[in-house]
Formats: sequence, C-alpha cells, structure tokens
Amino acid sequence: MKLTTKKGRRIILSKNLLVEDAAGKMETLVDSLRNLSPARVRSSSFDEPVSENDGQISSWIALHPSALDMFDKIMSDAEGKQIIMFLDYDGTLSQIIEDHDNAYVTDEMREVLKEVALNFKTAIISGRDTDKVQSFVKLTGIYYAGSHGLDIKGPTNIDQSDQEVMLQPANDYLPMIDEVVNILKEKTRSVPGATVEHNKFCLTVHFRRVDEKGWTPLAEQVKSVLNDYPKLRMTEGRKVLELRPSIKWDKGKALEFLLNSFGIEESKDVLPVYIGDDRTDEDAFKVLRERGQGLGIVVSETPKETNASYSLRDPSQVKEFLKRLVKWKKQTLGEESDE
Ligand SMILES: O=P(O)(O)OC[C@H]1O[C@H](O[C@H]2O[C@H](CO)[C@@H](O)[C@H](O)[C@H]2O)[C@H](O)[C@@H](O)[C@@H]1O
Repeated sequence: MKLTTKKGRRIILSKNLLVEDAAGKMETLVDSLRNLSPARVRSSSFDEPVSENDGQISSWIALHPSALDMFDKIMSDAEGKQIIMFLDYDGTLSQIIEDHDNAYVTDEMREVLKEVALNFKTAIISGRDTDKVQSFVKLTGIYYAGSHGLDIKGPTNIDQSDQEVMLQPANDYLPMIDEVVNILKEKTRSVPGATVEHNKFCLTVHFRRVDEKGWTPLAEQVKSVLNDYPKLRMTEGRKVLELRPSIKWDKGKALEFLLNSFGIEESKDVLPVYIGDDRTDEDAFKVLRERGQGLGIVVSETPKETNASYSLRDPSQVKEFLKRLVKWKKQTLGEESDE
C-alpha cells in the first residue's frame, strides 16, 4: 500500500516502512530518521578536513560554502538591500539535546538575537508551538511562526512588547490534534524514552531517547494512527516523526506570507536570509531559490542534500554569523551618518 506525504513524498507500507529521501531514493523510515540527525563529526571540520570523508566534505563545501568564510561577499551582494532575517529554532539557535523541553537558547545567543531584532526585521520559524518558542527566546519585537508556520504572531504596532495573531490557517484542526496527541501518548506509554510533544497545530513524536531497536515498532504505531486520520500528514525531522494538517502550508509558505505582510514581497531591494538545519527548512530554502531572491544557509556538520546556498556548522557558528551581521549593520549606519 502506498501513501503520499509532504509534496508527493511516498511512503510504502511494507515490513520496513519505506520512504522517499530528498533525492528521490527509497530508504527505510528508520534509516531516514538516522540520516536526518547524524552523529556529530568531531574529528574533522569543514575548514580543515582530516577524516576519510574529506573528499565528500570538500565537494559539498564547494557547493555550499561557509557563510562565515563568504561573509564579505554576502554583504557586498546585500549592499543597498533591506535584509530580513528568518531563523529556525532547534538546531539553529539552540543546540540539539536529548530533552526537548529544555532546549533553551544561551544568554549569549539571546543577547545577539536582541541586537539582530533591533537592526533587522526578524522572524523565528519553528515546528514548535509558537508560545513555547517565545517562552524560550523571551524577546519582543520579533515575529514568531510556530507549528511549522501554522501559527504566526507578530508585534503589535501600538506596543512592540505585545503579540497579535497574524495567521492561523489550521484552526479547524485543533480538536483533531488534541485527540491524536492523547491517542499517541497512550499508545507509546510502554515504549521507554518515547515522548509526544503537543505543538498546538501539529505534534511531534520523539525517537531520540528510544533504543534504536524500538524505532521500527514506534514508527509503526505512529503510522497506524496516521491511517485513521487521513486529514493529517507525516513528516520526518531530526529523530522525530511529526503529524500535521495535510493543508498546503509549510515554512516556505510562512516565509512568503511574512514578506507579503511586510509589504515587500515583490521588492527587489529586499534580501531575505533564512537559516535552518532541518528537512522542514528546505521548503523555505526552495522558495528563496525559486524566487531567485535571498539566501538560504543550512546548519549542518555533515554533507546533506539541500536547497541552501551557504552553510554553517552549528549554533555557535550561527551566533558568530549573526554577531558579524549586526556589526556590519552598525558600521554601515555609522558610515551613512558620516556622509
Ligand atoms: O523547526 P524547529 O525549530 O527546528 O523545530 C523542529 C523540532 O525541534 C525540536 O526537536 C528537535 O530538537 C530537540 C531538542 O534539541 C531534540 O531532542 C529532537 O530530537 C529534535 O528533533 C522540537 O522538540 C520539535 O517539537 C520540533 O518540531
């Protein structure tokens, strides 16, 4: 039996639950989860490759150069343009850790983000519940698009510290998501390490703390629930399976909606920059690539299929990039006021 998920990705219900990878090859769902969050590569860096994967890493880096190494070029391309920052949360602003409820940003990252938001229009686009991301980031003056863009809030004009709902295109799904969260919590209760996270308009089943031997049965449990809810679709992330409304909405659409609501969708004088690490961020990279406008920066320690143009290794490099961006902006403003 075949099911179709996100943008035509195929799931074949067989003993091993086959899915189609980003390049169109079939792989087991469990391999897919493993590949989406590979173990950290400690012995080699993209700058100084020393491992046996050197060849692979350097050809990937040639295609997706480091945004830090290319900083001056990126800024010279940005000259005269309004930069708009779009940032993913987990794995981009915060480190990937085992306990998803404790994946806070560091104080240093928060300070940098505060400066970014003061100098550029900034949005954080996450799979998490909007209120949860906001409670982790604790900054005002930022646009927050949680539930993979299904819940978009932004600062009100009157009071920058207040947030108002800008778009919630899947309101009708709320009771269904509540129901499925409860069913999955009950079903997975006996699987050591498995947790189900309610992300308001979608939900996440976490595999990270489950022994790999238990991944296939857990994935089967999720699939069997999905079969009873044809109005939901399944996507994969970093050691997670997620169920969300099967409406045509994703992080790419959220990015376009925000550009539109800023009144600059058509403007050529705008440079949207999107930084993200997960497969769901590819929808946003793809939008930028297809528009031929803006920069996608993938956060990854290992080569992977991506529509992004540049790369950064991890959240600490993201922080470094954001710091340099703020410094560049302040210098530019200083030069302008000297003229
Ligand atoms: O769109 P994002 O902001 O990247 O959110 C995607 C999912 O991120 C979280 O899970 C990931 O981070 C956890 C904490 O580091 C980690 O334990 C998990 O394995 C990762 O997949 C979040 O918990 C999910 O709800 C988000 O959908």
